[in-house]
Amino acid sequence: MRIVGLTGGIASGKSTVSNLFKTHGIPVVDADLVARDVLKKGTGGWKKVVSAFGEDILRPDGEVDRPKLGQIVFSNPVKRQLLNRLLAPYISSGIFWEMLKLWMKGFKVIVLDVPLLFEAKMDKWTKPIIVVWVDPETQVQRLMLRDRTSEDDAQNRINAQMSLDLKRTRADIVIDNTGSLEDLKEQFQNVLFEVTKPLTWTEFGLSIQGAASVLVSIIVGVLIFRKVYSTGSL
Ligand SMILES: CC(C)(COP(=O)(O)OP(=O)(O)OC[C@H]1O[C@@H](n2cnc3c(N)ncnc32)[C@H](O)[C@@H]1O)[C@@H](O)C(=O)NCCC(=O)NCCS
Ligand SMILES: Nc1ncnc2c1ncn2[C@@H]1O[C@H](COP(=O)(O)OP(=O)(O)OP(=O)(O)O)[C@@H](O)[C@H]1O
Repeated sequence: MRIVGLTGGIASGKSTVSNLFKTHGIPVVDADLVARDVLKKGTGGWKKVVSAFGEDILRPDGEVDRPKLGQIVFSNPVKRQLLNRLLAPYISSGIFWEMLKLWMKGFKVIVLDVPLLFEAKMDKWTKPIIVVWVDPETQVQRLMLRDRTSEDDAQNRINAQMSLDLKRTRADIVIDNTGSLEDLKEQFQNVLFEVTKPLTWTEFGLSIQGAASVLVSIIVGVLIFRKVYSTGSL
């Protein structure tokens, strides 16, 4: 199985690129969705976070008040690291289960959309790594527009992540999403071509089809060995 890493900065356009993958039949594991699940009321992640940050971060219905927790952690690196540390094991295992389900369904190429792919050192699981880059001014503008936040708040969120310029140096493929959606779709055609190239032997070995081939080869090998052995001993 080929596990493609998709990352970038906040509001650089990862979800927009993810949607293009999905419309071309390539499934995407979205780390933001997994992170939402592991913070739902009553889960292990929720309990850890409530005991570390206090009940003040809860809404009246007991769910975490996400904008409130966001305000706390995006303006305080120590608290952000604490939240990351508490949730990281739940997020990693959530991503693992999502990948396993796709593996069992027989998908040969899947995409992991993980904003903190490098920061969380998940990049070692993925190849190729795609970084969706955007110029700094466009990034702030798109973030403010999408989340209806102030410039200060948007800048705090951007500063909470590794810089996009550093991320692009660690990419196998860079998508420059500073232009229009049409520009993005045009670049995406080349990306799709790269990502859907035939699997390498290692990637094939990691797919369910590869595992099935190994199993069948072992069974055939054992049957031949037994046949030869029983014929030889007659
Ligand atoms: C702080 C929280 C509650 C704010 O929730 P909110 O709904 O406002 O934002 P949302 O989850 O949609 O995230 C939006 C974007 O913020 C960025 N972001 C989220 N968490 C972090 C973080 N810990 N550090 C840096 N950037 C982050 C990502 O680019 C993400 O795509 C939430 O982001 C959270 O639980 N973060 C910790 C979990 C995490 O690390 N998520 C990223 C998945 S790898
Ligand atoms: N090429 C583009 N032209 C104009 N707007 C765009 C373009 N690409 C993305 N956008 C818009 O910019 C915003 C951010 O894009 P998107 O949500 O895909 O980013 P993201 O990287 O997934 O963000 P996050 O890290 O918060 O999950 C969205 O409102 C999206 O519609």
